[in-house]
Amino acid sequence: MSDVTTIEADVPERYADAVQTRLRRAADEDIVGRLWRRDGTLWAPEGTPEVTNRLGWLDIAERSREELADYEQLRDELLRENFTDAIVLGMGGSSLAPEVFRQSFRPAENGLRLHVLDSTHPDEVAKYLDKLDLSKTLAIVSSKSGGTIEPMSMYKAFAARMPAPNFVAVTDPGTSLETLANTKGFRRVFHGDPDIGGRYSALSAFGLVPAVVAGYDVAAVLDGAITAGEECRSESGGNGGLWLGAALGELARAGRNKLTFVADDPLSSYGVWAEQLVAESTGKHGTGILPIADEPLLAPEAYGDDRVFLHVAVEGGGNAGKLRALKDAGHPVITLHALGATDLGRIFYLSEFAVAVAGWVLEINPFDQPNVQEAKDNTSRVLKEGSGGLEPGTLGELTEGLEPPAYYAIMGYLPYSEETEAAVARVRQRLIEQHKVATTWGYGPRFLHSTGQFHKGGPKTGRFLQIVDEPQQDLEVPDEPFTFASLIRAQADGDLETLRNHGLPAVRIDVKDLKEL
Ligand SMILES: O=P(O)(O)OC[C@H]1O[C@](O)(CO)[C@@H](O)[C@@H]1O
Repeated sequence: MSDVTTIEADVPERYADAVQTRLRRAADEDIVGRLWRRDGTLWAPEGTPEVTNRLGWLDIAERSREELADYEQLRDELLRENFTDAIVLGMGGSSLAPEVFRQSFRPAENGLRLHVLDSTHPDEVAKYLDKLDLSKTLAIVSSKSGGTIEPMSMYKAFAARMPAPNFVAVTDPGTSLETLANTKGFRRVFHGDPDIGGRYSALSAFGLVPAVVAGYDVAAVLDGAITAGEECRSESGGNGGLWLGAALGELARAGRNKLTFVADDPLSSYGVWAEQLVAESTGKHGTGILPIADEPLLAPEAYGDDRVFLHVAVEGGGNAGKLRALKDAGHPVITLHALGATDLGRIFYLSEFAVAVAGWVLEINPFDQPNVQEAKDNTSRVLKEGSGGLEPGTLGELTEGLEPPAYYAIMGYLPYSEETEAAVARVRQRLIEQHKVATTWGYGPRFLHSTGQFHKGGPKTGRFLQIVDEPQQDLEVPDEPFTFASLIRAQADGDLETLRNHGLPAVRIDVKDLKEL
């Protein structure tokens, strides 16, 4: 499955011509050669930070192969000691690939049950503290920078209940998390590659330590990524990553900038990982590609002309008929054929390469995230000083004159619940049917590390609905002046303020009012 026939393109002629012109330009400007030579001027002037030192992902799969035995040693040791569960405590690039592995692979007999916690909602944190047998649980504290408030808060809650040998850290060399791990006596520290940014770290220790501990077939995942890497060295035909990046970039330039994922089982969670890759990489300086994950899939006439559909197709997946109708109606549909969970390495790699190429097409640096810091700063300020009372706003502000290319973002600072999922799916379907707009849905604070960058840095076309609740319980964050309930509320307040500071319509409702929408 390594050749480009694994990607099928149904792109109307007017766009296909632009893609061909772009590919010719890529050949003339030696884009593939320069990418592999790590020439940062593809994206930004020489010397710009976060460019040339963000390209370690190009060959990380080969290097990760060398580390597998070490990760396996940890897994075997834990199994011998009768550990049963492992939980990743991390955000964004430090948690989303493990979450996709977890949802895509079947639980393995020779591994621990894997869980991923990427929330500061006290009910969500308490759920894992209560349901796991903590004496037999490994906590994988994952943070590239080692200083992100969410994983460090989660760590403190778990550390108050579990001994140090039940922890390992995954972090870049020399971070404060590494120092903490050594001081406290964590079982192990695994290093990430400092030349890889968070959202490109899936095939490094951040994605792989949890996957190996869970007993998944990581060697096959890496083989797929290595094959995709070979394909992406091709300077002419047959380079799927180059083609995909050129196509997504040109479609976005032509107004088709809502990249709608339709991923068949068992890869249906692909979108939660790809969302961060696409949104944080491209959503900046007023441009970008908005990833749309887990939206109800409707008939062609429901959609505006701002869509492109990316179908991750697994044989026997049930979406083919609906996608055929979309193609026939003239929507661009790109099909990425996949074999199943072990094919994730190839799919991750092609996606990463494509987004790097799309960055060149869109003339932005895909490796920085200039607007993420604002929401973090506002959160810190609210934690220290309070928010001074925020007006909720009125729902009419969000739907007035709502039509493409606008999009409607729903952001829930809530614990996961089937009921909320169903209610949000209903609201999304209605918005698409009534207004033809693209809709996104994300849990806070997870989406702050993903679509949050696009919200503030991308085109100013978003309408934002924030949903909050009163947690059923609160939970201390040991050694901190804030609790989990005050932290998540400060994150919600900080984000609402940041959106409004950008002049964007942002309204808050309580989860109880979701039924009324
Ligand atoms: O791994 P860290 O350093 O905790 O960061 C988590 C996430 O936060 C960001 O830095 C900003 O959202 C992401 O790029 C990253 O994946």
